[in-house]
Order: sequence, then C-alpha cells, then structure tokens
Amino acid sequence: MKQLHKSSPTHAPAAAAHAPASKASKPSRPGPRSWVGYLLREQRLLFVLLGALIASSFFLLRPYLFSLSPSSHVPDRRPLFSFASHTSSVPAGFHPPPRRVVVTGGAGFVGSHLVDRLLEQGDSVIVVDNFFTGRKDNVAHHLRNPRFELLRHDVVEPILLENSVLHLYIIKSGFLNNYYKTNVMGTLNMLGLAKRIGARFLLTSTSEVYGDPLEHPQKETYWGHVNPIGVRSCYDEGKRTAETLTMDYHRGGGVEVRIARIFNTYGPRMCLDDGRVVSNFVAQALRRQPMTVYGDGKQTRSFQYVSDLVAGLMALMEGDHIGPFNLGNPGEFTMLELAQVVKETIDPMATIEFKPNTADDPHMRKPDITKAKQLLRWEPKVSLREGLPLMVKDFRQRILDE
Ligand SMILES: O=c1ccn([C@@H]2O[C@H](COP(=O)(O)OP(=O)(O)O[C@H]3OC[C@@H](O)[C@H](O)[C@H]3O)[C@@H](O)[C@H]2O)c(=O)[nH]1
Repeated sequence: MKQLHKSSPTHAPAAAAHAPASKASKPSRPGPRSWVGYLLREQRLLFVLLGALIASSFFLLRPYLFSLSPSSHVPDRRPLFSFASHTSSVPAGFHPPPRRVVVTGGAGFVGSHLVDRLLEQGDSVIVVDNFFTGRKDNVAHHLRNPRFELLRHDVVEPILLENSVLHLYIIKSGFLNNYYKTNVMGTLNMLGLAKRIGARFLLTSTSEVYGDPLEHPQKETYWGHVNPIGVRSCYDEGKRTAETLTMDYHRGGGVEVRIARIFNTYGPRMCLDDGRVVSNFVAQALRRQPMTVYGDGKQTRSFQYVSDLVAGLMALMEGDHIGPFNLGNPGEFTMLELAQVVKETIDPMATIEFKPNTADDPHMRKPDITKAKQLLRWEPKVSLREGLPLMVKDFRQRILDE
C-alpha cells in the first residue's frame, strides 16, 4: 500500500496534463471505452490486478495466519463438536475450521474409541497419555493421519497446548497410590489449560462417586455413600474432588464444562489384565482358567458397551447441558449372571472359583438414565449379549498373539 502511494506523485503531472483535454472532449460520466483507456494508461491495470491479488491472498491465507499466530489466543466459545454448517446463519459451502481436541488418556480403552470417532467427524486430535495403561497399539491406525498427534505426558504435570480440551483419563487398578493425585492434579492442570485458552472441558467422572449406594437405581441427584478413608477412596473421592474442581472452575472461572458419570464399560481394547470383572472373566474363560467370582457373586453391576458410551460423550459435548449425566446401560446383572453369559458366549465348560471380595465393594449399581434420555436424547443400544462377542473377538486375537 505504501509503495503505491509513494509512486503516485511521479505520475501526478502526467495525469494532470491529460485531465483538461478529457473533460473538454467527453461528457461528465465516462463511458466504458474511456474506463478501458484509463486502465490501460501508465500501467494502472497492473496496479488494479496487483491490488486484487493482495486482497484475495489475504482472505485465502487468513485462517492459516491466525492459527499460526501466537497472539491468537481468542477463546473459542463454539461447541466443541460443531455442526454450525447445518445452521441457517452460516453461508452454504462454508465449513468451520476443524477443531483441535485434546484427549488425555486417549491411548486407553475408552479414550481410543473416542479418538476414532472424533477423527472420523473431521476434528484434529492431540492424544496425551502417559502409557501407564494406555497402549500405542490402540491408536496405531492413526499414526499416519496428519490430523492426529500423540504426546507422552503425565497430566499430573502442567502442559501447554492450544484450542479445545476434552479431558478423559481412565486409570487401571494397580496404580492405587497415583489415583488421587492424578484425579486431582490432572484435573486441575487440564482445567487450567481450558481456562487459559477458553476451551470446553469434559470431565469423565464415574459411577464410583455414588460409593456403596443407599439409593437404587442411582439418579444424578443422589450425593452418594462413600467411605472417605477406605481403600477405594483414592479413586472415588478423587473423582468426587475432580467434579468439585470442575464446577469450581465453571462457577468461578467461567470455564464451559461437561461432566459424565461413567458406569462399568466393556469392549474391544480393554486391558487384558486391568482386574475389572468383564476383562477378567473373558480372559480367564479364553485361557481355560476358572472365572474368579469375588464374595458371593450376588453384587450387581450394569454393563455398557463402549460404542454406546462414546455416543453419550459426543452428545454431552455437543449439547448445552453441563450435567452431571449418568452414562451407563441400565441392564443389571449379578456377577454370577455375568459369569453365566461369558460361559455361554465363550465356553460352556468354563468354571467359576469364589474368592474373597475387596473392602467397600458396592453391593449394587444401576444407572437411572432418565436425565440423559430427556436432555441428551441418548440411550444405550447394545445389550450385554450383543456386545460381549465383539469384545471376545478382540481378546481372543490378543491372547493368541501373547
Ligand atoms: O475377577 C473379578 C473382578 C471383579 N469382580 C467383582 O465385579 C464387580 C465389578 O468390579 P470391577 O472392578 O469390574 O468394577 P467396579 O464396579 O468395582 O468399578 C468400576 O466401576 C465404574 C468405573 O468408573 C470404574 O473405572 C470401574 O473400576 C465387583 O463387585 C467385584 O468384586 C469379580 O467378581 N471378579
């Protein structure tokens, strides 16, 4: 622009010399031919084309320039999973820039399924995982995808990243000493990140917040029955604190948050040896070992297939409601009934073996999902008998590969 202005004085006398003649010989409104003549004289056409080129380059390059600029920390307040192009206010053909979603624990069982879904819908995903229980194999099929990044990092330490944050961490039993610290410090660090960059934050909480419930089935309004100093407290109290922190950052810090309370979930990619009941029974039956039933086996749980959970998490992120929402399958089974389903699915000759139960084990658990049905329009679709064979296929392959 400056160069164009600078060059104008050198041409000014020539332009002035032509002005009276054209005024005298032509009517006040110049016709098309005079415009053509005007443009062709003294390389004016060149300047017009140059101007058009600069303007169009600016608009074409603008999204890239903004995304590269370190000063572009403009809070992105649009929903994380935006279907904005479907709304009437957006011009047809316009596609919003894809989102960058951070999934902590994204190489884990649930996390990796969520990552599949996010990439499928066009988002870019940064997986942050410390690989304590997550496995590179779970996301290996994305390693060549330019919209996928994998970072080895423990969320207990702060991390500097940009754009949308989706917080998911699933930690297996066996790292009990780290539970509370990870739940609290990890949540705090990720909430800090979400606050700094104005991103939406999803906390994957758990049905464990209800403890050994005195209300059955459990509604989100139930405050729970938790032993604060018991062996499970590092997990259930850790998640309860994580919920508290999340609401605190929402109320005090204006962070846009969502909370899911996840009930027992199973499916392909579960850790073979995470100690959970479905993975234990399936792996034991496949290895022709007795299925270990803890206690009298009459305690109940409700088992949800992983694709149903992912659909619920997506609906929660896309929706306008903070939650908490119970995400689980209300189908309720005793552990003896579960053992029977596994037996029928894998091996009719499978046996069971009773073992002492762990302390404070909840006697029953079943989600009331009325709230999620009404507000998220979500409910699980896959029954235990439909979902279990899909998990067994994956487990059989991995056990064969051992
Ligand atoms: O081999 C086993 C393992 C477990 N069990 C029993 O199966 C029941 C379920 O135990 P799991 O360890 O699978 O799961 P829990 O219900 O204790 O916790 C689970 O609940 C909700 C999730 O958020 C948690 O991540 C998950 O650990 C318990 O009653 C347990 O005693 C067995 O009978 N045999």
